[in-house]
Amino acid sequence: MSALSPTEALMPEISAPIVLALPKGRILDAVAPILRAAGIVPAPDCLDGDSRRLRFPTDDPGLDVIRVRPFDVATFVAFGAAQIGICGADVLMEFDYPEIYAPLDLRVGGCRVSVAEPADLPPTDPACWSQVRVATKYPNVARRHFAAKGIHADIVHLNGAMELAPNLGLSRLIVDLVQTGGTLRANGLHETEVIAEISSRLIVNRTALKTRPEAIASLIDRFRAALAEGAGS
Ligand SMILES: Nc1ncnc2c1ncn2[C@@H]1O[C@H](COP(=O)(O)OP(=O)(O)OP(=O)(O)O)[C@@H](O)[C@H]1O
Ligand SMILES: O=P(O)(O)OC[C@H]1O[C@H](OP(=O)(O)OP(=O)(O)O)[C@H](O)[C@@H]1O
Repeated sequence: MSALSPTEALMPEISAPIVLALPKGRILDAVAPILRAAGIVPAPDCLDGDSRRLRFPTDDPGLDVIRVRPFDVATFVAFGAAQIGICGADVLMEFDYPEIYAPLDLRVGGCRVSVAEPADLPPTDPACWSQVRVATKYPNVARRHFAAKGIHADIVHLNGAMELAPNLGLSRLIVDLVQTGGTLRANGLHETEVIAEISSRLIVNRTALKTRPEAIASLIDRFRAALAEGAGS
């Protein structure tokens, strides 16, 4: 957590539009039908990957949308810059912000956070390890996972292409997202443990829930109704 605590962050005026933070990339595509079913209609270039705009009006003057990196959605919401957002449970696990409440599983973006290693490594018993080097985009998740087994994880923090690390001698293991397993197989790795099953969540800033209860509760209800109608599944 940085020096500025989310609870100290400036909350917008009550009359300002609610800001919904959406992750650009694959989740945005998966979430578009849910937004539609919830009656949220952002300006057309919001869903267009080529637009350089980051903040978009919607057909509701009380609701704007911002488009940010998937990993940053939780931070925008935790600090109250956005009051509501959508991100993967992997991101919530990594940051573990107490300011975030995650009321709805949107049932899209399904994958898992797993441990993987080179498929051709001779088997060893991790119970014998006191430490292990792990390349990951999820240092906190990885550290907690191995600490629970009494193993110190020596973290190599990467932002992508983790699958290269073991076979280039950067780490013994990786902790990364796996869906089909295709990326692991294509890089000579195999999955050894599933840390958590992942899907995308609707997230809300807890302070906003108290200061703007009607507006936030109504948005949550619209998402809930969209899911009940089968949107996204
Ligand atoms: N292979 C996958 N299958 C299903 N969901 C995935 C997969 N990879 C990632 N996700 C989900 O989608 C979210 C966003 O992942 P995505 O790959 O679009 O962005 P990113 O690589 O984290 O972002 P950036 O491009 O900014 O680094 C993840 O946090 C996770 O919840
Ligand atoms: O099991 P699979 O179906 O192969 O999916 C897993 C891959 O998907 C994600 O990468 P992504 O495609 O998002 O690329 P990035 O990490 O470069 O963003 C993840 O980091 C894995 O590399």
